[in-house]
Amino acid sequence: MTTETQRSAARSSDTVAVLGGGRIGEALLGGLVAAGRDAGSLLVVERDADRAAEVSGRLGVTATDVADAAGRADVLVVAVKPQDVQGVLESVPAGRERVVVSLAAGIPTIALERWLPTGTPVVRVMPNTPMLVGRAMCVLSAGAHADDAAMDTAEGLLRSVGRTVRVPESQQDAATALSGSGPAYLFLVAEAMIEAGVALGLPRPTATELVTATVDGAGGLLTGPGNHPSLLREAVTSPGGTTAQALRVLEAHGLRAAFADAVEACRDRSQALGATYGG
Ligand SMILES: NC(=O)C1=CN([C@@H]2O[C@H](COP(=O)(O)OP(=O)(O)OC[C@H]3O[C@@H](n4cnc5c(N)ncnc54)[C@H](O)[C@@H]3O)[C@@H](O)[C@H]2O)C=CC1
Ligand SMILES: O=C(O)[C@@H]1CCC=N1
Repeated sequence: MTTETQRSAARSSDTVAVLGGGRIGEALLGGLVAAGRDAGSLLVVERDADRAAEVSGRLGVTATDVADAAGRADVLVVAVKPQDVQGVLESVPAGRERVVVSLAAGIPTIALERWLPTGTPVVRVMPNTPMLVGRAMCVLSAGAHADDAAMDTAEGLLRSVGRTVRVPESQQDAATALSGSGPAYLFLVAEAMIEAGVALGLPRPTATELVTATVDGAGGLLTGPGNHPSLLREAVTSPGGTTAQALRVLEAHGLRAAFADAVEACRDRSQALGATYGG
């Protein structure tokens, strides 16, 4: 067995507990099950009993409480809303070596470490909702006690549900503004295009199908090897043709400036949220 295979084998035998069985928590657990991980090694801690039963019934994972999860898990994933994180982490008992992977927006590792037993390796992650279809972009940053092995563990998990990138924690707010919140910008663009098609007289189902297929196809081109958005846009834009007219109008309406301002506002909000936790 190669070293890499040994490392992967060790990771897939880890017991993983997800604290919070909401949208992101279930998406991660579902992705892990779909990637072939034994559901018996997956735990969910969800305070809403009906929701806990729903997630465990759907995925075959075990619903339990924080104390039990913390006692059994090699990896604890935090997937509750930011305002619920402190309460959950302060109930994690000391005494077991485990990596904590936080998916909570805006909460800096320095705060997570303060709420956890001293010395706990913490990895802060900004995921996004395409995790629901196994196509997440997860941006990872190491806390003060997270070594390469802890980062490998977190990355190994998250690769089951999409792509991963490591950045210094100082770049997390900017990353949130691009990939964390980014799906919402694209959904807004899709919505606007559908409404524009309806205004031109297309039946709504037709407009919706045309736009969703176009967004999906364009995404496939964009993630292809060696492709760049400028080149792809040029390839659609015939001299004197139709696309050039549409692009001229979008530029005249300040599309690029709108995106620059929006991304900056999002980054600022993420920074402000972090500052409330001492980041
Ligand atoms: N939705 C998104 O696009 C993104 C969300 N995130 C982060 O992911 C985290 C989860 O977000 P969602 O899944 O959208 O929220 P959600 O509200 O769908 O899920 C949170 C779940 O945690 C449960 N919960 C709350 N307190 C609990 C406790 N003390 N013990 C056990 N369970 C508890 C709730 O009952 C709920 O089911 C948040 O911190 C958010 O910042 C990060 C990036 C993107
Ligand atoms: O809007 C939010 O606060 C969260 C974080 C990134 C995406 N959704």
